[in-house]
Amino acid sequence: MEIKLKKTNYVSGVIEVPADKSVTHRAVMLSSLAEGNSIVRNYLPSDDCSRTIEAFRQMGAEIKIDNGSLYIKGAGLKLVKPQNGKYNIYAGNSGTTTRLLSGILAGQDFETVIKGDDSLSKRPMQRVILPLLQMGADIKSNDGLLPLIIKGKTPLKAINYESDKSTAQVKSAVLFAGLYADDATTYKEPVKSRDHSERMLKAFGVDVRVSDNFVTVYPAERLTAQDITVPGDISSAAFFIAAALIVPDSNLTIRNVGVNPTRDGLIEVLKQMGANITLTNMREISQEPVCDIVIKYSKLKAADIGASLVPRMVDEIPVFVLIATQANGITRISGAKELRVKESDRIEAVTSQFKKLGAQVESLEDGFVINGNSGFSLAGTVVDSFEDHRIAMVLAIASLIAEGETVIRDSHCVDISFPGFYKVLKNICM
Ligand SMILES: O=C(O)C1=C[C@@H](OP(=O)(O)O)[C@@H](O)[C@H](O)C1
Ligand SMILES: C=C(OP(=O)(O)O)C(=O)O
Repeated sequence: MEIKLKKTNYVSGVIEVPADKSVTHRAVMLSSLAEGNSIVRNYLPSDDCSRTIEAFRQMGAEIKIDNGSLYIKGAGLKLVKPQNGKYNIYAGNSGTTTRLLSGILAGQDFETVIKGDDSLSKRPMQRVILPLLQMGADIKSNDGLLPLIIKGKTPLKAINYESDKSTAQVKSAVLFAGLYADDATTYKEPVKSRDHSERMLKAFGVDVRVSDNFVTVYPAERLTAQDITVPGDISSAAFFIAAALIVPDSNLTIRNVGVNPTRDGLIEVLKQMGANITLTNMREISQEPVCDIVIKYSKLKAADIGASLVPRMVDEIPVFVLIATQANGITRISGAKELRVKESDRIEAVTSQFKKLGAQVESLEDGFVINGNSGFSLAGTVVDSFEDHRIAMVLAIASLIAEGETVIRDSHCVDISFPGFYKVLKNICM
């Protein structure tokens, strides 16, 4: 499927974005492992989250969907054993499903095979295999790629793991495996990655201790069912924050956005660049800080982004590059090599497609150099999403400042994280 989009005069309105993908995955997983009935309100009904829901249904959790909420009767920490020797789980396009689930499967008394789509089948899994092998699980892979064959063990061996990358997926896998370990498991990472797992494990009654970029989790006997409300996803809001900032005369409010301090790097750097962004109505919902965000068109100046900020805005970097094309001066982004192993090689995808639109963007091995110019308009043409949801969405936002028509190929993939994206976009374009 392709979509054709045109330049807009300005962006305006009051909107909400769908629920946080990271929080939804974790809420489904921990509710499925809990004893009793949990509710996950305002969950994200996207393709990736559906893969997690289906996986846990297969393994014995009862999950009902009613009026935007999930009603989950947990199967307990030990999931239901398969009737035919092993489970076959399809993780689709979802890295989070695959890697977090691996940690849980490491502690089960059965075998599971995880497969995924073409994109997921190219993404590195060694990062999660390595610590789980150390903990005693039996894991086979296709040379570090899917399919993964995971034979769990109980108890697992507690480890002290020091990761060379900041990745919440690996951290969460180790923490979840730690629930099944014989002692306290500690995980250390270079820069603190998103901490939704730590917050939610505590809510489910697990002893988790956090100090800077160290986390220790203690083995659990049971998890206690919870009533969770999922905030809006800042990674989805980022596309509309960008739209309001770069289209002249825009004024947009996005309600109910999660602004966890491990996820708010984009807002921090945009403020440094001179963005007129106000966070109002700050509150806490289910252990996560949430607010409304008001964004007005702003003349921006260039910025430098390095490895210490990247984990706090990793999924927002493609849309940040677009914003940087509209900021006066040269913006440099480094320490973002992880973007090469997402749903597409996002460094390559962003550079090649933005160049087609006339932007001055060069790729680095681990980032970008962007020569920005305030008010610089792009030129619409045919561009590719490479079936990567974040690339499709950033190209759609770019079309708002591109002369003529922008045609985005494989535009449907937005459903992976943001069902209804094009409808929200249409509603705010004046
Ligand atoms: O834990 C999570 O929910 C996620 C962690 C990040 O990946 P990494 O852990 O690979 O950095 C992020 O890119 C992904 O969209 C979701
Ligand atoms: C990288 C992403 O997700 P995942 O790793 O779960 O596929 C993303 O949503 O941008």
